Amino acid sequence: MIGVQKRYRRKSVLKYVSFQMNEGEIVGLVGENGAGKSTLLQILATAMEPTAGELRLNGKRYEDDFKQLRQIIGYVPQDISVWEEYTVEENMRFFEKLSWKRRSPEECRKLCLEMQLTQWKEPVHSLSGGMKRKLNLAISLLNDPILLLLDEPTVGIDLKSKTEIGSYLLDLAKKEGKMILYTSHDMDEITNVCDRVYSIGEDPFYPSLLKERGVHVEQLT
Ligand SMILES: Nc1ncnc2c1ncn2[C@@H]1O[C@H](COP(=O)(O)OP(=O)(O)OP(=O)(O)O)[C@@H](O)[C@H]1O
Repeated sequence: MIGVQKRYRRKSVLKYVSFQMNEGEIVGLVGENGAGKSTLLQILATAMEPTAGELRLNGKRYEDDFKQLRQIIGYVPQDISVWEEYTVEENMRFFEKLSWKRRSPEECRKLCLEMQLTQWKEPVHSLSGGMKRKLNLAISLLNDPILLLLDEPTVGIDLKSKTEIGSYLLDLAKKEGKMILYTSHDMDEITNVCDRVYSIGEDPFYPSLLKERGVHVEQLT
C-alpha cells in the first residue's frame, strides 16, 4: 500500500500509510485505542474504500480488481460473527457455500481440527469465547486466502487457546506462505508470533515497550 489516507468526515485517521508485506510473514499492527488499526484492516479487506492512496495485492490494483482480490483475502473482524444457534459443522458448511472455493465436509472439519476446535457437532452458543474465535478463524480460511487479516483474534481468551492460535498462525505463514497482518494489545503474543511490527498512532507506549524487548517496530502515519 502506498500513501493510503482515510478521513471520516473531517477526522483524518490514516494520514499517509505506506508499507509492504512478503509471503510467509506475520506482521503485527499495534497502537492505542482509536489509532486506526481496524480502519486499516477494513481497507485492506476491501470492506472500506480509502480516501486516497493505492493498494496492490498479487500485482493487482484494488481499484481495478477488488472483486477478484476479495477471493484471496481472509478477514476476521473484531466481533465474532457466526450463527450461535447452529453447530460448528453447520456454520462451516454454511460459510463454505458462500466461499469462492469448494471444500468437502472433511476439509471443513480438518480446518477446525488443525486449531484444536474439536466440538464439530456442538451448537456454537455452548462453546467458549476462545472456541468461537477459532471457528471465526477457520471460516476465514475456507477460501484459502493468501492474505489473512486478523483484528484482535485472541482478545479475551485463555493462554492455552492463545498459544494454540499463535502456533497455528506460525504454521500457516511458515509452511503455507500466507501473509498475516494482525492486531493485538497483548505484547507477549506480538513478541512471540510476529516477524516484525508496525505501530500506528502517536502514542509511543507500544513501540517503546516492544523495542525494549528487541522487537523491530516501524512507525506508520
Ligand atoms: N464509521 C466511522 N465513522 C466515523 N468515525 C469512525 C468510524 N469508524 C472508526 N471511526 C473513528 O476512527 C478512529 C479509528 O478507529 P479504529 O476502529 O480504526 O481504531 P482502532 O485502532 O482499531 O481502535 P481499537 O484498538 O479500539 O479497536 C476512531 O477515532 C473512531 O472513532
